Amino acid sequence: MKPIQVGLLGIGTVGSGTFKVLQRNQEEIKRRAGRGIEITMVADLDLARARAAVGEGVQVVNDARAVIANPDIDIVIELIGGYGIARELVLEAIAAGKHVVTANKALLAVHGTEIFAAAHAKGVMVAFEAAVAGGIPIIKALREGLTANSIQWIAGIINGTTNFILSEMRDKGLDFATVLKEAQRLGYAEADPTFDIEGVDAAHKVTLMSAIAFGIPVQFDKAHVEGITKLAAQDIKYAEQLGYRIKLLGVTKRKAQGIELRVHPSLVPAKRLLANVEGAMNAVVVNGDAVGTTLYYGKGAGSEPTASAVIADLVDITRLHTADAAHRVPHLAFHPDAMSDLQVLPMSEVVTSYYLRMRVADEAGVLAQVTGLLATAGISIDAVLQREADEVGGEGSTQTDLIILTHDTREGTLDEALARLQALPTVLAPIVRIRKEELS
Ligand SMILES: NC(=O)C1=CN([C@@H]2O[C@H](COP(=O)(O)OP(=O)(O)OC[C@H]3O[C@@H](n4cnc5c(N)ncnc54)[C@H](O)[C@@H]3O)[C@@H](O)[C@H]2O)C=CC1
Ligand SMILES: N[C@@H](CC=O)C(=O)O
Repeated sequence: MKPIQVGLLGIGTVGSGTFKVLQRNQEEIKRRAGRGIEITMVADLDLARARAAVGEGVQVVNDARAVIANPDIDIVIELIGGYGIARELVLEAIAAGKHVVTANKALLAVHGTEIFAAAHAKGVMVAFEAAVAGGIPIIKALREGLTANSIQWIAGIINGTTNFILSEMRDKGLDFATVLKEAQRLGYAEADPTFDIEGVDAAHKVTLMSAIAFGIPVQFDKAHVEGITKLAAQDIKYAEQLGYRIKLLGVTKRKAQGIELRVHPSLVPAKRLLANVEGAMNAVVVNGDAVGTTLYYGKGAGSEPTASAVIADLVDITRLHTADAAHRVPHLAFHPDAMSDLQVLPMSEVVTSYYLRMRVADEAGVLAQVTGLLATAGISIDAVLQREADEVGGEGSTQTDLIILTHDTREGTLDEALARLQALPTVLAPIVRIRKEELS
Protein backbone atom coordinates (compact mmCIF):
# COMPACT_ATOMS: atom_id res chain seq x y z
CA MET A 1 0.00 0.00 0.00
CA LYS A 2 1.37 3.45 -0.79
CA PRO A 3 2.39 5.55 2.22
CA ILE A 4 -0.15 7.91 3.74
CA GLN A 5 0.83 11.46 2.75
CA VAL A 6 1.23 14.15 5.35
CA GLY A 7 1.50 17.93 4.98
CA LEU A 8 3.30 19.83 7.74
CA LEU A 9 2.43 23.44 8.55
CA GLY A 10 5.25 25.04 10.57
CA ILE A 11 8.64 23.37 10.88
CA GLY A 12 10.06 25.01 14.01
CA THR A 13 10.98 23.22 17.25
CA VAL A 14 8.25 20.54 17.17
CA GLY A 15 7.92 20.36 13.38
CA SER A 16 11.62 19.65 12.86
CA GLY A 17 11.57 17.00 15.61
CA THR A 18 8.55 15.37 13.99
CA PHE A 19 10.28 15.23 10.61
CA LYS A 20 13.47 13.82 12.12
CA VAL A 21 11.86 11.11 14.29
CA LEU A 22 9.52 10.03 11.49
CA GLN A 23 12.52 9.58 9.19
CA ARG A 24 14.72 7.91 11.76
CA ASN A 25 12.10 5.37 12.87
CA GLN A 26 10.20 5.04 9.60
CA GLU A 27 10.52 1.27 9.27
CA GLU A 28 9.37 0.55 12.82
CA ILE A 29 6.54 3.08 12.56
CA LYS A 30 5.41 1.46 9.29
CA ARG A 31 5.30 -1.97 10.95
CA ARG A 32 3.10 -0.53 13.68
CA ALA A 33 0.83 1.60 11.48
CA GLY A 34 0.46 -1.08 8.82
CA ARG A 35 1.48 1.45 6.21
CA GLY A 36 4.26 4.00 5.63
CA ILE A 37 3.74 7.57 6.80
CA GLU A 38 5.55 10.28 4.80
CA ILE A 39 5.74 14.03 5.14
CA THR A 40 5.70 15.01 1.49
CA MET A 41 4.97 18.75 1.73
CA VAL A 42 6.01 21.39 4.26
CA ALA A 43 4.91 25.01 4.62
CA ASP A 44 6.86 27.55 6.64
CA LEU A 45 7.35 31.30 6.34
CA ASP A 46 11.09 30.70 6.75
CA LEU A 47 11.74 28.82 3.52
CA ALA A 48 15.49 28.54 3.89
CA ARG A 49 15.27 27.01 7.37
CA ALA A 50 12.49 24.67 6.24
CA ARG A 51 14.55 23.46 3.24
CA ALA A 52 17.56 22.91 5.47
CA ALA A 53 15.42 20.84 7.86
CA VAL A 54 13.92 18.48 5.27
CA GLY A 55 16.57 18.24 2.53
CA GLU A 56 15.75 17.06 -0.99
CA GLY A 57 12.60 15.22 -2.00
CA VAL A 58 10.09 17.17 0.09
CA GLN A 59 8.14 20.02 -1.45
CA VAL A 60 8.64 23.20 0.61
CA VAL A 61 6.35 26.22 0.22
CA ASN A 62 5.66 29.36 2.21
CA ASP A 63 1.90 29.23 1.70
CA ALA A 64 0.20 26.84 4.13
CA ARG A 65 -2.97 26.92 2.03
CA ALA A 66 -1.09 25.24 -0.83
CA VAL A 67 -0.61 22.20 1.44
CA ILE A 68 -4.30 22.09 2.33
CA ALA A 69 -5.24 22.42 -1.37
CA ASN A 70 -3.04 19.47 -2.37
CA PRO A 71 -5.42 16.55 -3.07
CA ASP A 72 -2.68 13.98 -2.34
CA ILE A 73 -2.32 15.08 1.28
CA ASP A 74 -4.37 12.92 3.68
CA ILE A 75 -3.30 14.40 7.02
CA VAL A 76 -2.36 18.00 7.87
CA ILE A 77 -0.15 18.64 10.93
CA GLU A 78 -0.55 22.14 12.34
CA LEU A 79 2.56 23.19 14.28
CA ILE A 80 2.42 26.96 13.81
CA GLY A 81 0.80 27.83 17.12
CA GLY A 82 -1.50 30.62 18.30
CA TYR A 83 -5.20 31.22 17.73
CA GLY A 84 -5.11 33.36 14.57
CA ILE A 85 -3.93 31.84 11.32
CA ALA A 86 -3.76 28.39 12.96
CA ARG A 87 -7.54 28.43 13.56
CA GLU A 88 -8.23 29.40 9.95
CA LEU A 89 -5.90 26.73 8.59
CA VAL A 90 -7.25 23.95 10.82
CA LEU A 91 -10.85 24.78 9.87
CA GLU A 92 -9.89 24.95 6.18
CA ALA A 93 -8.10 21.59 6.38
CA ILE A 94 -11.18 20.03 8.01
CA ALA A 95 -13.44 21.57 5.36
CA ALA A 96 -11.15 20.05 2.72
CA GLY A 97 -11.71 16.62 4.31
CA LYS A 98 -8.20 16.28 5.79
CA HIS A 99 -7.52 14.73 9.17
CA VAL A 100 -5.63 17.12 11.44
CA VAL A 101 -2.91 16.62 14.04
CA THR A 102 -2.04 19.59 16.22
CA ALA A 103 0.04 20.35 19.32
CA ASN A 104 -1.75 23.67 19.69
CA LYS A 105 -3.37 23.67 23.14
CA ALA A 106 -4.12 27.40 22.97
CA LEU A 107 -6.17 26.90 19.82
CA LEU A 108 -8.13 23.91 21.15
CA ALA A 109 -8.72 25.31 24.64
CA VAL A 110 -10.25 28.45 23.16
CA HIS A 111 -11.79 27.26 19.87
CA GLY A 112 -12.10 23.52 20.56
CA THR A 113 -15.89 23.45 20.52
CA GLU A 114 -15.99 24.97 17.03
CA ILE A 115 -13.14 22.80 15.73
CA PHE A 116 -14.41 19.48 17.10
CA ALA A 117 -17.93 20.21 15.83
CA ALA A 118 -16.56 20.96 12.35
CA ALA A 119 -14.49 17.75 12.39
CA HIS A 120 -17.45 15.68 13.60
CA ALA A 121 -19.68 17.09 10.86
CA LYS A 122 -17.06 16.34 8.22
CA GLY A 123 -16.20 12.89 9.58
CA VAL A 124 -12.50 13.64 10.07
CA MET A 125 -10.26 13.32 13.12
CA VAL A 126 -8.51 16.12 15.00
CA ALA A 127 -5.81 14.51 17.12
CA PHE A 128 -3.99 16.45 19.84
CA GLU A 129 -1.92 14.17 22.07
CA ALA A 130 1.01 16.62 21.94
CA ALA A 131 -1.14 19.51 23.17
CA VAL A 132 -1.05 18.33 26.81
CA ALA A 133 2.16 17.40 28.62
CA GLY A 134 4.23 16.97 25.42
CA GLY A 135 5.55 13.43 25.20
CA ILE A 136 3.39 11.95 28.00
CA PRO A 137 0.45 10.03 26.47
CA ILE A 138 -2.04 11.56 28.89
CA ILE A 139 -4.81 12.16 26.34
CA LYS A 140 -4.72 8.49 25.37
CA ALA A 141 -4.72 7.47 29.04
CA LEU A 142 -7.70 9.67 29.92
CA ARG A 143 -9.68 8.95 26.78
CA GLU A 144 -9.04 5.23 26.48
CA GLY A 145 -7.01 3.63 29.28
CA LEU A 146 -9.18 5.06 32.07
CA THR A 147 -12.48 4.87 30.23
CA ALA A 148 -14.04 2.56 32.85
CA ASN A 149 -13.66 5.17 35.57
CA SER A 150 -15.62 8.02 36.97
CA ILE A 151 -12.65 10.40 37.10
CA GLN A 152 -12.62 12.26 40.43
CA TRP A 153 -9.74 14.67 40.04
CA ILE A 154 -6.63 15.51 38.05
CA ALA A 155 -3.66 17.53 39.28
CA GLY A 156 -0.62 18.12 37.15
CA ILE A 157 2.64 19.92 36.61
CA ILE A 158 1.89 20.65 32.98
CA ASN A 159 4.16 23.55 32.15
CA GLY A 160 7.84 22.69 31.86
CA THR A 161 9.02 26.29 31.72
CA THR A 162 7.57 27.25 35.10
CA ASN A 163 8.62 24.00 36.75
CA PHE A 164 12.13 24.57 35.40
CA ILE A 165 12.11 28.14 36.76
CA LEU A 166 10.83 27.10 40.21
CA SER A 167 13.34 24.22 40.43
CA GLU A 168 16.35 26.33 39.38
CA MET A 169 15.38 29.21 41.67
CA ARG A 170 15.07 26.85 44.64
CA ASP A 171 18.15 24.68 43.94
CA LYS A 172 20.61 27.19 42.55
CA GLY A 173 19.29 30.42 44.00
CA LEU A 174 19.16 31.89 40.46
CA ASP A 175 16.90 34.83 39.72
CA PHE A 176 13.67 34.56 37.74
CA ALA A 177 14.79 36.45 34.60
CA THR A 178 18.00 34.41 34.16
CA VAL A 179 16.18 31.10 34.42
CA LEU A 180 13.41 32.22 32.05
CA LYS A 181 16.04 33.08 29.39
CA GLU A 182 17.56 29.61 29.77
CA ALA A 183 14.11 27.98 29.38
CA GLN A 184 13.63 29.96 26.17
CA ARG A 185 17.06 28.92 24.90
CA LEU A 186 16.20 25.27 25.55
CA GLY A 187 12.98 25.59 23.50
CA TYR A 188 10.59 24.95 26.43
CA ALA A 189 8.95 28.37 26.53
CA GLU A 190 6.10 29.47 24.26
CA ALA A 191 6.73 32.12 21.60
CA ASP A 192 5.15 34.49 24.13
CA PRO A 193 6.59 33.36 27.49
CA THR A 194 3.94 35.29 29.43
CA PHE A 195 1.66 32.34 28.54
CA ASP A 196 4.01 30.12 30.53
CA ILE A 197 4.80 32.30 33.52
CA GLU A 198 1.27 33.65 33.97
CA GLY A 199 -0.24 30.15 33.99
CA VAL A 200 -2.12 30.53 30.69
CA ASP A 201 -0.39 27.60 28.97
CA ALA A 202 -1.11 25.30 31.93
CA ALA A 203 -4.72 26.52 31.93
CA HIS A 204 -5.07 25.64 28.24
CA LYS A 205 -3.87 22.12 29.03
CA VAL A 206 -5.96 21.52 32.15
CA THR A 207 -9.02 22.84 30.27
CA LEU A 208 -8.52 20.09 27.68
CA MET A 209 -7.98 17.40 30.33
CA SER A 210 -11.05 18.56 32.24
CA ALA A 211 -13.23 18.34 29.13
CA ILE A 212 -12.05 14.79 28.43
CA ALA A 213 -12.26 13.63 32.04
CA PHE A 214 -15.72 14.97 32.81
CA GLY A 215 -17.33 15.13 29.36
CA ILE A 216 -17.86 18.89 29.49
CA PRO A 217 -17.20 21.35 26.64
CA VAL A 218 -13.77 23.03 26.54
CA GLN A 219 -14.23 26.25 28.53
CA PHE A 220 -10.92 28.05 28.93
CA ASP A 221 -12.79 31.27 29.73
CA LYS A 222 -14.11 29.68 32.96
CA ALA A 223 -10.68 28.56 34.23
CA HIS A 224 -9.07 30.38 37.14
CA VAL A 225 -5.54 31.33 36.03
CA GLU A 226 -2.64 32.46 38.24
CA GLY A 227 1.05 32.22 37.34
CA ILE A 228 4.29 32.30 39.28
CA THR A 229 5.35 35.92 38.74
CA LYS A 230 4.09 37.10 42.14
CA LEU A 231 5.69 34.25 44.12
CA ALA A 232 8.17 35.48 46.74
CA ALA A 233 11.37 33.55 47.54
CA GLN A 234 10.51 33.64 51.25
CA ASP A 235 7.29 31.68 50.64
CA ILE A 236 9.28 28.95 48.88
CA LYS A 237 11.54 28.89 51.95
CA TYR A 238 8.73 28.88 54.56
CA ALA A 239 6.88 26.18 52.61
CA GLU A 240 10.01 23.99 52.78
CA GLN A 241 10.23 24.55 56.53
CA LEU A 242 6.64 23.31 56.84
CA GLY A 243 7.36 20.19 54.73
CA TYR A 244 5.96 21.43 51.40
CA ARG A 245 7.22 22.45 47.93
CA ILE A 246 5.56 25.07 45.77
CA LYS A 247 4.55 23.91 42.28
CA LEU A 248 2.44 25.49 39.57
CA LEU A 249 -0.46 23.01 39.37
CA GLY A 250 -3.32 22.60 36.96
CA VAL A 251 -6.20 21.16 38.97
CA THR A 252 -9.63 19.95 37.93
CA LYS A 253 -12.03 18.18 40.30
CA ARG A 254 -15.50 16.73 40.20
CA LYS A 255 -17.67 18.13 42.99
CA ALA A 256 -21.37 17.58 43.69
CA GLN A 257 -22.21 21.10 42.47
CA GLY A 258 -19.90 21.20 39.44
CA ILE A 259 -16.31 21.13 38.26
CA GLU A 260 -13.30 22.95 39.70
CA LEU A 261 -10.94 24.19 36.98
CA ARG A 262 -7.91 26.14 38.15
CA VAL A 263 -4.21 26.87 37.73
CA HIS A 264 -2.19 28.47 40.50
CA PRO A 265 0.93 27.94 42.60
CA SER A 266 0.19 25.27 45.20
CA LEU A 267 1.90 23.88 48.25
CA VAL A 268 2.35 20.13 47.75
CA PRO A 269 3.58 17.86 50.60
CA ALA A 270 7.32 17.25 49.99
CA LYS A 271 6.77 13.48 50.34
CA ARG A 272 4.44 13.32 47.32
CA LEU A 273 5.93 12.22 43.98
CA LEU A 274 4.54 15.36 42.35
CA ALA A 275 6.57 17.56 44.71
CA ASN A 276 9.73 15.85 43.45
CA VAL A 277 9.15 16.45 39.75
CA GLU A 278 12.01 18.77 38.85
CA GLY A 279 13.29 20.82 35.92
CA ALA A 280 11.21 20.88 32.76
CA MET A 281 9.62 17.50 33.54
CA ASN A 282 5.84 17.19 33.64
CA ALA A 283 3.67 14.87 35.71
CA VAL A 284 -0.05 14.35 35.90
CA VAL A 285 -1.88 12.56 38.71
CA VAL A 286 -5.31 11.20 37.83
CA ASN A 287 -7.72 9.77 40.39
CA GLY A 288 -10.47 7.47 39.14
CA ASP A 289 -13.09 5.72 41.27
CA ALA A 290 -12.07 2.24 40.10
CA VAL A 291 -8.34 2.54 39.46
CA GLY A 292 -7.49 4.84 42.37
CA THR A 293 -4.58 7.24 41.90
CA THR A 294 -2.31 6.92 38.84
CA LEU A 295 0.72 8.98 37.86
CA TYR A 296 2.08 9.88 34.41
CA TYR A 297 5.57 11.39 34.22
CA GLY A 298 7.86 12.50 31.42
CA LYS A 299 9.10 15.31 29.20
CA GLY A 300 6.35 17.84 28.63
CA ALA A 301 8.19 19.95 26.07
CA GLY A 302 11.06 19.96 23.61
CA SER A 303 11.50 18.95 20.01
CA GLU A 304 11.59 15.14 19.98
CA PRO A 305 9.50 14.43 23.11
CA THR A 306 6.66 16.47 21.60
CA ALA A 307 7.27 14.89 18.19
CA SER A 308 6.76 11.50 19.86
CA ALA A 309 3.14 12.48 20.63
CA VAL A 310 2.55 14.05 17.20
CA ILE A 311 3.67 10.84 15.50
CA ALA A 312 1.53 8.69 17.82
CA ASP A 313 -1.45 10.66 16.48
CA LEU A 314 -0.28 10.11 12.89
CA VAL A 315 -0.17 6.37 13.54
CA ASP A 316 -3.63 6.38 15.15
CA ILE A 317 -5.11 8.21 12.17
CA THR A 318 -3.34 5.92 9.71
CA ARG A 319 -4.86 2.91 11.47
CA LEU A 320 -8.34 4.38 11.88
CA HIS A 321 -9.04 6.69 8.98
CA THR A 322 -10.79 4.00 6.94
CA ALA A 323 -12.99 3.01 9.93
CA ASP A 324 -16.57 4.21 10.10
CA ALA A 325 -16.40 7.61 11.87
CA ALA A 326 -18.96 6.40 14.44
CA HIS A 327 -16.52 3.71 15.60
CA ARG A 328 -13.60 6.04 16.29
CA VAL A 329 -12.73 7.28 19.77
CA PRO A 330 -14.69 10.56 20.26
CA HIS A 331 -12.51 13.70 20.33
CA LEU A 332 -13.40 14.47 23.95
CA ALA A 333 -13.87 10.82 25.03
CA PHE A 334 -17.66 11.19 25.37
CA HIS A 335 -20.00 11.09 22.38
CA PRO A 336 -20.92 14.64 21.32
CA ASP A 337 -24.61 14.02 22.14
CA ALA A 338 -23.72 12.64 25.59
CA MET A 339 -21.81 15.56 27.03
CA SER A 340 -22.46 16.62 30.63
CA ASP A 341 -23.98 19.97 31.59
CA LEU A 342 -21.97 20.16 34.84
CA GLN A 343 -20.94 23.80 35.36
CA VAL A 344 -17.43 25.05 36.04
CA LEU A 345 -17.61 26.42 39.60
CA PRO A 346 -16.62 30.01 40.41
CA MET A 347 -13.50 30.26 42.62
CA SER A 348 -15.62 31.37 45.58
CA GLU A 349 -17.10 27.82 45.62
CA VAL A 350 -13.76 26.00 45.44
CA VAL A 351 -12.90 24.13 48.63
CA THR A 352 -9.21 23.68 49.45
CA SER A 353 -6.71 24.41 52.19
CA TYR A 354 -4.41 27.44 52.36
CA TYR A 355 -1.01 28.81 53.32
CA LEU A 356 -1.30 32.35 54.65
CA ARG A 357 1.63 34.67 55.38
CA MET A 358 1.00 37.83 57.36
CA ARG A 359 3.50 40.52 58.25
CA VAL A 360 2.24 41.61 61.67
CA ALA A 361 3.29 43.81 64.54
CA ASP A 362 5.40 41.78 66.96
CA GLU A 363 3.33 42.48 70.06
CA ALA A 364 1.28 40.61 72.65
CA GLY A 365 -2.18 39.46 71.60
CA VAL A 366 -1.70 39.61 67.81
CA LEU A 367 -1.66 35.83 67.32
CA ALA A 368 -4.83 35.49 69.42
CA GLN A 369 -6.49 38.29 67.41
CA VAL A 370 -5.69 36.58 64.09
CA THR A 371 -6.64 33.05 65.14
CA GLY A 372 -9.77 34.37 66.88
CA LEU A 373 -10.91 36.06 63.69
CA LEU A 374 -10.31 32.89 61.66
CA ALA A 375 -12.20 30.83 64.27
CA THR A 376 -15.16 33.22 64.11
CA ALA A 377 -15.24 32.68 60.33
CA GLY A 378 -15.30 28.91 60.90
CA ILE A 379 -11.82 28.44 59.42
CA SER A 380 -9.91 25.68 61.15
CA ILE A 381 -6.13 25.99 61.57
CA ASP A 382 -3.79 23.11 60.79
CA ALA A 383 -0.42 24.66 61.72
CA VAL A 384 1.10 27.98 62.77
CA LEU A 385 4.68 29.12 62.30
CA GLN A 386 6.03 32.37 63.67
CA ARG A 387 9.39 33.67 62.50
CA GLU A 388 11.63 35.35 65.01
CA ALA A 389 11.41 39.13 64.66
CA ASP A 390 15.16 39.40 63.99
CA GLU A 391 14.81 36.93 61.06
CA VAL A 392 12.25 39.23 59.50
CA GLY A 393 13.49 42.76 60.07
CA GLY A 394 16.87 42.38 61.75
CA GLU A 395 17.65 42.61 65.45
CA GLY A 396 15.15 44.66 67.43
CA SER A 397 12.53 44.45 64.69
CA THR A 398 8.99 45.26 65.75
CA GLN A 399 7.53 43.10 62.96
CA THR A 400 7.22 39.38 62.43
CA ASP A 401 5.88 36.92 59.87
CA LEU A 402 2.99 34.73 60.91
CA ILE A 403 2.47 31.68 58.69
CA ILE A 404 -0.78 29.77 59.02
CA LEU A 405 -1.88 26.56 57.30
CA THR A 406 -5.63 26.09 57.26
CA HIS A 407 -7.79 23.01 56.87
CA ASP A 408 -10.20 22.82 53.93
CA THR A 409 -12.24 25.99 53.56
CA ARG A 410 -14.60 27.44 50.98
CA GLU A 411 -12.64 30.12 49.11
CA GLY A 412 -15.49 32.65 49.43
CA THR A 413 -15.36 32.24 53.24
CA LEU A 414 -11.59 32.69 53.24
CA ASP A 415 -11.85 35.84 51.05
CA GLU A 416 -14.20 37.45 53.59
CA ALA A 417 -11.97 36.51 56.53
CA LEU A 418 -8.87 37.81 54.73
CA ALA A 419 -10.58 41.15 54.09
CA ARG A 420 -11.29 41.46 57.83
CA LEU A 421 -7.73 40.40 58.76
CA GLN A 422 -6.24 42.85 56.29
CA ALA A 423 -8.16 45.68 57.96
CA LEU A 424 -6.53 45.01 61.37
CA PRO A 425 -4.04 47.77 62.32
CA THR A 426 -1.59 45.07 63.46
CA VAL A 427 -1.47 43.50 59.93
CA LEU A 428 1.24 45.56 58.25
CA ALA A 429 1.41 44.32 54.62
CA PRO A 430 -0.81 42.61 52.05
CA ILE A 431 -1.54 39.04 53.20
CA VAL A 432 -0.06 36.33 50.98
CA ARG A 433 -2.38 33.40 50.22
CA ILE A 434 -1.22 30.24 48.42
CA ARG A 435 -3.52 27.27 47.96
CA LYS A 436 -2.46 23.86 49.22
CA GLU A 437 -3.20 20.45 47.66
CA GLU A 438 -2.71 17.34 49.79
CA LEU A 439 -3.30 15.09 46.71
CA SER A 440 -4.59 12.16 48.72
N1 LIG B 1 8.03 23.69 21.84
C1 LIG B 1 7.49 22.76 22.60
O1 LIG B 1 8.16 22.10 23.40
C2 LIG B 1 6.02 22.47 22.51
C3 LIG B 1 5.21 23.15 21.65
N2 LIG B 1 3.88 22.85 21.56
C4 LIG B 1 3.03 23.54 20.61
O2 LIG B 1 3.46 23.19 19.29
C5 LIG B 1 3.22 24.26 18.40
C6 LIG B 1 4.51 24.62 17.69
O3 LIG B 1 5.44 25.01 18.65
P1 LIG B 1 7.00 25.22 18.30
O4 LIG B 1 7.44 24.21 17.33
O5 LIG B 1 7.68 25.32 19.60
O6 LIG B 1 6.95 26.65 17.61
P2 LIG B 1 8.07 27.34 16.70
O7 LIG B 1 7.88 28.80 16.88
O8 LIG B 1 9.40 26.75 16.98
O9 LIG B 1 7.64 26.91 15.22
C7 LIG B 1 6.57 27.49 14.54
C8 LIG B 1 6.93 27.50 13.07
O10 LIG B 1 5.79 27.95 12.35
C9 LIG B 1 6.24 28.83 11.30
N3 LIG B 1 5.13 29.70 10.92
C10 LIG B 1 4.63 30.77 11.57
N4 LIG B 1 3.58 31.28 10.89
C11 LIG B 1 3.41 30.50 9.80
C12 LIG B 1 2.49 30.51 8.71
N5 LIG B 1 1.53 31.42 8.60
N6 LIG B 1 2.62 29.57 7.75
C13 LIG B 1 3.60 28.62 7.84
N7 LIG B 1 4.50 28.58 8.84
C14 LIG B 1 4.40 29.49 9.83
C15 LIG B 1 7.42 29.57 11.92
O11 LIG B 1 8.26 30.12 10.92
C16 LIG B 1 8.08 28.45 12.72
O12 LIG B 1 9.05 27.77 11.96
C17 LIG B 1 2.62 25.38 19.26
O13 LIG B 1 1.22 25.31 19.19
C18 LIG B 1 3.11 25.04 20.66
O14 LIG B 1 2.27 25.55 21.67
C19 LIG B 1 3.32 21.84 22.30
C20 LIG B 1 4.08 21.12 23.16
C21 LIG B 1 5.49 21.39 23.36
N1 LIG C 1 5.80 26.08 26.89
C1 LIG C 1 5.36 24.78 27.21
C2 LIG C 1 5.75 23.85 26.10
C3 LIG C 1 4.88 22.69 26.05
O1 LIG C 1 3.69 22.71 26.00
C4 LIG C 1 6.00 24.31 28.52
O2 LIG C 1 6.88 25.01 29.02
O3 LIG C 1 5.56 23.30 29.05
